[in-house]
Amino acid sequence: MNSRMSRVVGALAILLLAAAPLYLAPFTLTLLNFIGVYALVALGLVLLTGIAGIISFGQAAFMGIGAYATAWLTTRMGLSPWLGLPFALVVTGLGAMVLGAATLQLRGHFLALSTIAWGLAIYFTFGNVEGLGNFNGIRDIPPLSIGGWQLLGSDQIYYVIWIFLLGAMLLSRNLLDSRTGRAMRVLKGGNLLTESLGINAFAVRLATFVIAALFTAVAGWLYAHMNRFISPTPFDATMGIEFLMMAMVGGSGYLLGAVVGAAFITLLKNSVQDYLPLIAPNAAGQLEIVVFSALFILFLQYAREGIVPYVAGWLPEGKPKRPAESEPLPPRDKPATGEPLLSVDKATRRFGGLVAVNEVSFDLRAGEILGLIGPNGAGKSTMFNLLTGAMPVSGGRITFAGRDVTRQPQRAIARAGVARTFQHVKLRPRMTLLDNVLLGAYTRTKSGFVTGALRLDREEERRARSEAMRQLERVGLGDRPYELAGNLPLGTQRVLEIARALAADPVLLVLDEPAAGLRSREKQALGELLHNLRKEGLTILIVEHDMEFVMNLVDRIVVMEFGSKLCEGEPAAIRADERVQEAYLGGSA
Ligand SMILES: Nc1ncnc2c1ncn2[C@@H]1O[C@H](COP(=O)(O)OP(=O)(O)OP(=O)(O)O)[C@@H](O)[C@H]1O
Repeated sequence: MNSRMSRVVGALAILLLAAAPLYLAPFTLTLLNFIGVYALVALGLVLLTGIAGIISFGQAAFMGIGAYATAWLTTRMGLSPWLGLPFALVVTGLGAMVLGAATLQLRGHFLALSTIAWGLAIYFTFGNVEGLGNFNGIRDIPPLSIGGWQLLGSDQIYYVIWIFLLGAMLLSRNLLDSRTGRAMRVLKGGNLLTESLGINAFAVRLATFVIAALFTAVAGWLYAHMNRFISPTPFDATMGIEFLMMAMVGGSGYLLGAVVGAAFITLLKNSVQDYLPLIAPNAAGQLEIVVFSALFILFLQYAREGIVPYVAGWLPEGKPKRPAESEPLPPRDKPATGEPLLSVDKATRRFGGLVAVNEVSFDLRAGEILGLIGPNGAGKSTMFNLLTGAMPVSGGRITFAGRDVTRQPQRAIARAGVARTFQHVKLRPRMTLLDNVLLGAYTRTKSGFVTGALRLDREEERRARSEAMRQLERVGLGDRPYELAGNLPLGTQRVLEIARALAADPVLLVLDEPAAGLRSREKQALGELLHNLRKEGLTILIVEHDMEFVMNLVDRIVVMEFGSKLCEGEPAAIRADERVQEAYLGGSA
């Protein structure tokens, strides 16, 4: 859909929603209220699971914290439900920070398991605290009221629920289209990629976790004042699983998926509860879970991405406008040509008994192109990891631009101006070429979560986009900024990685085996690109297995063998060196 058409459809949907109390029965409105509340939780999960790749079964527990916080404040302390909202947000936000700090270092299924553990722990805590009414819960929660007018009917709180939901969707949409949103989206590509872009992966994971919990807290607050009675049951593990199902069924990578998923599951649950007794009159309660599970398995088999992308696939695609030309981002300070830039002094790396890099030393000056070559297993990649901070040295010292960076984390080295590419290309395949390149400009821009969500970042964003466009053009990909990176052939993906690195305006560009796996024509195109960059005076360190590929490109070559430096010199001298011929050319090359 083009943006005009989607605006018309959006406006129509909002109009239909706004008029819903006029044409829907109270029961249907109550269902819509539940859908709205659940969609808020699912929206948090879209950000957390669909975007950032963190699976959580524990969102129901966060919803419970929000609900209990406001219920306690309004019934025990007698304060206004409107004060219950900030209170619910603070309590849930703090809870999420503590839990996130304790668990987000875990990976994959360990992290998912931990969410089940704390979800259960919170549920049982609700049931065992006397001040929270134990398993009987808290009743007589006051309704929301506006200037003495109590929002008692389902048609009144309806507006509050849907305004909060639409507001949360708008903030999320803005956020995803911002610098921090891109940082959230890159998390799925793994820590190595994320940190190489100068992004603090843990901080972004934690922030996403807290944002998801805050949306959930709002849902809990709405739920408490809508239902006016809460007990631990609606916040148990089953509900945690249902929320995850909502996000996945709707389409966990899409904001609209939260609403569609919440609607689908709520309506389905409702009709299953209505019709199941007719089919199985003697069945004990909760048989709908069995139906649900069966449907979920079918869904996982046939429409894993969810309903929204499935439907969107049938609609015509829109053509976004090319980013407008804008003032460039401020350039980095770079040392003058010929000044010492990188100094590796007796760098060593051991893996148990194996010395992968053994006291290797070399220097690199600004404006120079250095090739680091050697046969398989010589230690090139390990050396590369040491100087980009992807791996700590076991000994020795690395200095970059006059700073000792020996034990600095990868993101600090990236922020200092070292941009890298990967031997096994690391792009975000479902992001556009433009967004992938924008990731490279992360260290040159500043806007954070709040400025992004409130759209206060537009000026910086315009400049960053224009910069990313320039880099795409520089590498010859300027004609298709909105294509998905995953659609490109390997050779072009490598070129795109280089564009991403260039968007960082690097002081040093480090290329890890850029020619690996390329066909000869792709290799030729890459060679031309690198020659052009060389002419522009870029400082490049290139780690490469293919000796012929680097020979015409570099000023100097360092040859490694068995983890040690074998020799160093200009390409012609290296080519003539007998030791190199023996170790490399005559060997495995
Ligand atoms: N994480 C690791 N754990 C244990 N050993 C490792 C690790 N990484 C590398 N090694 C070992 O260190 C040695 C050097 O490997 P490295 O990958 O740095 O060589 P390379 O020159 O890049 O080789 P290639 O051209 O095949 O990529 C090899 O013997 C390798 O098996």
